[in-house]
Amino acid sequence: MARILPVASFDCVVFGATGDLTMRKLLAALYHRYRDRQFPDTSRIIAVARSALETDGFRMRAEAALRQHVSPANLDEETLAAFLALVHYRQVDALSDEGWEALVATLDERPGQVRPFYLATSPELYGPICQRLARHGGFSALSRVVLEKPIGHDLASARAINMAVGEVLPESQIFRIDHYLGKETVQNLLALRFANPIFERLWNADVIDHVQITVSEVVGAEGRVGYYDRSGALRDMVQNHMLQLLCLLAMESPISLDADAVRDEKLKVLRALRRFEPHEINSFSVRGQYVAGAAEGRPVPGYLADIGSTERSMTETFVALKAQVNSWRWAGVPFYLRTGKRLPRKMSEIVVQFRRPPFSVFPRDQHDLQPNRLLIRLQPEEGMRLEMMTKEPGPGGLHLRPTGLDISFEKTFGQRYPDAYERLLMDVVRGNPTLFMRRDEVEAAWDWVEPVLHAWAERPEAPRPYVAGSWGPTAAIAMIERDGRTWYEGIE
Ligand SMILES: NC(=O)C1=CN([C@@H]2O[C@H](COP(=O)(O)OP(=O)(O)OC[C@H]3O[C@@H](n4cnc5c(N)ncnc54)[C@H](OP(=O)(O)O)[C@@H]3O)[C@@H](O)[C@H]2O)C=CC1
Ligand SMILES: O=C1O[C@H](COP(=O)(O)O)[C@@H](O)[C@H](O)[C@H]1O
Repeated sequence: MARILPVASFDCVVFGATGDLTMRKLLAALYHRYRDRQFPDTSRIIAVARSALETDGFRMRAEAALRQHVSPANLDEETLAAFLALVHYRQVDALSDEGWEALVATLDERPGQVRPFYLATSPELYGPICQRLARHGGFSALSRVVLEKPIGHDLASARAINMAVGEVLPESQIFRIDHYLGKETVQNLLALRFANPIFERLWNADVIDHVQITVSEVVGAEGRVGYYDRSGALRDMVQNHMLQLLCLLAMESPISLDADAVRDEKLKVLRALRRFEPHEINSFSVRGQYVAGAAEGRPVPGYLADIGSTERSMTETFVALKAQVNSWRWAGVPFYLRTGKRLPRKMSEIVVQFRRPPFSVFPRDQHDLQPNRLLIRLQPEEGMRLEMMTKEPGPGGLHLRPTGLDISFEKTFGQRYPDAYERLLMDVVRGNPTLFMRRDEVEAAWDWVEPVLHAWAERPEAPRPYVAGSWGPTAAIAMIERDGRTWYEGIE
C-alpha cells in the first residue's frame, strides 16, 4: 500500500489559475491529495489571474474542470464541495502594482502556513511576479516558488529569469518543476540502478550498445498553439524532460539521496554531453513538422492548419537527436532521443539495448539471436521488461525466441498512485527539492541545446514533413539506421 504522509497546512497561491495547466492538472492534483487527506482543511488554494472574477465564479470554473479531469470513481460530491470551499480567487495583473496588497493581506491572515507560489504563467512573468511579491512583503521563511518549464526560451533568457528570481529568493526556496521527474517509473530508475547491483554492474559501454528515449504523443499542438509555435519540440520536451531522463540513466551513483547530491550527478552528465558542431547538425539531428493525416483512426489536419496559418512555420513538432556522453562509462554509446506530436500512439519509453553475444553457438541460419533489451515504460501502464532469448518449450528441437520478464507496476502493486503533479506539489509543501531542477542544471541543458537551435535558425530549409499518425520523417529512421540500429516501436 502507498503510504500517505500528511503535509503541513499551506496557502498555495497559483498564478495563471485560469490557464490550461491549472485547469487540467493542478486543480485535479490538489483535489486528489485532499481526497486522500494528505493536507488539512486549514489549507487554502488562492487562485490568481488577470480575469475579472470573484471567488464564486472561479469556483464554478474549477468545479467544471474537476468534473472533466478527475475520473468519476474518484469524484465524490462531499469531498468536491469541501475542496472547493478551500479555493479563493484574487485578481492580480503580474505586470501592474494593483491587487498585491490585498493578496498579501489574505496570506497574512495565516502567517504560520507554508506558502507555495506556483507560477503557471508564461516564463517572462516569473521575474516580475517574484519581484512584486518581494516588494509587497509576500514572502516568508515558509515560502517556496515553483517555476514551470521551460525556464526561458534560450540560455540568455533562462539566466535572466534565474537572476531575477534569485535576487529575491535563495535557491533553497526555488523549485523548478519538471513533471517527468515526478513520474513513478522515472523515480524507479533510481531504484533500478542503485538498489539492484545486477544492473549497475552492466551499466556501461562494455555491455550496453545504445540507449533510446522516445516520448511520442498523439495530440497535436491544438489548445496551446500560441505557446507551441514559439517553442517547438526541442524547447518544449528535449531541453527539460528528455534531458532529465538521460541524466538519470547516465549519471554516476550519488553519494546520498540528498537533493544536491542527486543534482550534482545530473549536472555532470549535462556538462559531459558532447556539443554539436554546426557541420554535424544534419547528421545528428532531424526536425519535422506534421502534415494532415490520421490520429486514432480519424483524419486530422496538419500543423499549419492547427495554428491557423497559411504561411510556412519553422517550428518543429518532431525532433530526433543522437547524443553522446563524454565519459569512460559511456564512450561510444549513443543516446538516441525522439519526441513528437501526432505520432501513432502516446508512449514514453526508454530502451537500453545490450550488445549482441560476441560469439553464437547457435547456427546463424536457424537462430536469429536478438540482443537483450531492458524496456522501461513511463506511460501508459508504467512498468519494465527485460527481453531475453529463451528456448521455446516442448519437443521438436531447439528453437529460440525473445521472451520478456515483465514487471507491470499496476498489476504488481495494484492501486492508484499519486500522479507526477500530486507528488511534486506535496514535495514543494515539504520543502524537498530532490525532484526539482537546480539553476545550474537548467542552464547547462540550455547550453547543450543552443547549438542545435542556432544551426536550425540559420538553415533556410523548413522542418521535414511527416504524415500525422506516422513515426516522424524518414530522415529520423535513416539517422539511426546509418548506425546499423533501428527505433524500437514500443511494447505491444
Ligand atoms: N499546459 C500544459 O500542459 C503545460 C504548461 N506548462 C507551462 O505552464 C505555464 C502555463 O501554461 P498554460 O497553463 O498552458 O498557459 P495558459 O496560456 O493557458 O495560461 C496562462 C495563465 O496566465 C495568466 N496570465 C497571463 N498574463 C498574466 C498577467 N499579466 N498577470 C497574471 N496572470 C496572467 C492567464 O490568465 P488571465 O488571462 O486571466 O490573466 C492564464 O491563467 C507555461 O510556462 C507553460 O510552459 C508546462 C507543462 C505543461
Ligand atoms: O511539458 C509538456 O509535457 C506534455 C506531455 O506530458 P505527459 O506527461 O502527458 O507525457 C506535452 O504535451 C506538452 O507539450 C509539454 O509542454
